[in-house]
Amino acid sequence: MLELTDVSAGYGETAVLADVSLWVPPRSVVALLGANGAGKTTLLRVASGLLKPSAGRMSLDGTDVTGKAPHVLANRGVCHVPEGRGIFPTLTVRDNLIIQAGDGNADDAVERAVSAFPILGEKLSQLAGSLSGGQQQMLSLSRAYVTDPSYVLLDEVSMGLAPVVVDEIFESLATLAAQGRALLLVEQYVTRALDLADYVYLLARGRIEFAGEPGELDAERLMARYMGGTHA
Ligand SMILES: Nc1ncnc2c1ncn2[C@@H]1O[C@H](COP(=O)(O)OP(=O)(O)OP(=O)(O)O)[C@@H](O)[C@H]1O
Repeated sequence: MLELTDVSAGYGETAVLADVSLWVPPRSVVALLGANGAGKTTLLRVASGLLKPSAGRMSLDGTDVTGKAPHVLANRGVCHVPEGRGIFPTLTVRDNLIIQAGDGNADDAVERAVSAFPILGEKLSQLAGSLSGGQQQMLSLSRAYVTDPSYVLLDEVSMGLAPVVVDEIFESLATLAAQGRALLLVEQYVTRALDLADYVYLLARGRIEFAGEPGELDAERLMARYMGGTHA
């Protein structure tokens, strides 16, 4: 279980998250929804160790990991697929995959990524920046396949992509879930996220406003009130 308890966090004087408690059970899909600026990215940054909480605790499979550095959490099975892709555009696809693998085996990393996204196999020597937007997102998502994580934090991975590519991305999220990885999913495609999710949290102005199962939420009302997102 990835567990945040009474977490507050922000940037300097700016408080963003206030007393946020959230659970991601192993092998579950948890959707984290909320309007622009609600604090979703900030919460994922806390969960991956990129941002230290100003108050509260975080634990991973029963061990306190509050304030631990990103590489410590990564070694314990947390994989963050950040907003804006987090790839190196001036490096080749192969080199990006090798970097994603960290201390792991490079050939194995390439093999796993290519088996998840065959198109990347045809582009290994190309610069990542020369890929289409969808292919760049697949390269970014490869991180979740090459590192064998237990918990994958996904920040708007379908952002700005053509509908047919969004379908592919959601298929790959379903594959990750079927592999038994827990997903914490920040998504603008609310209905799709809810279709995949076991649990949903609604964040409003840095506080959890709703936590429960997707069936307990009225998606239309949710869209109207909080999202301004894409109903697809
Ligand atoms: N580096 C930063 N320094 C100062 N304030 C920040 C920083 N990053 C985000 N914020 C502020 O924190 C608040 C929450 O931002 P955050 O990106 O977590 O929200 P979000 O729910 O992910 O929104 P979006 O859907 O727009 O990405 C916003 O008011 C934002 O302006």
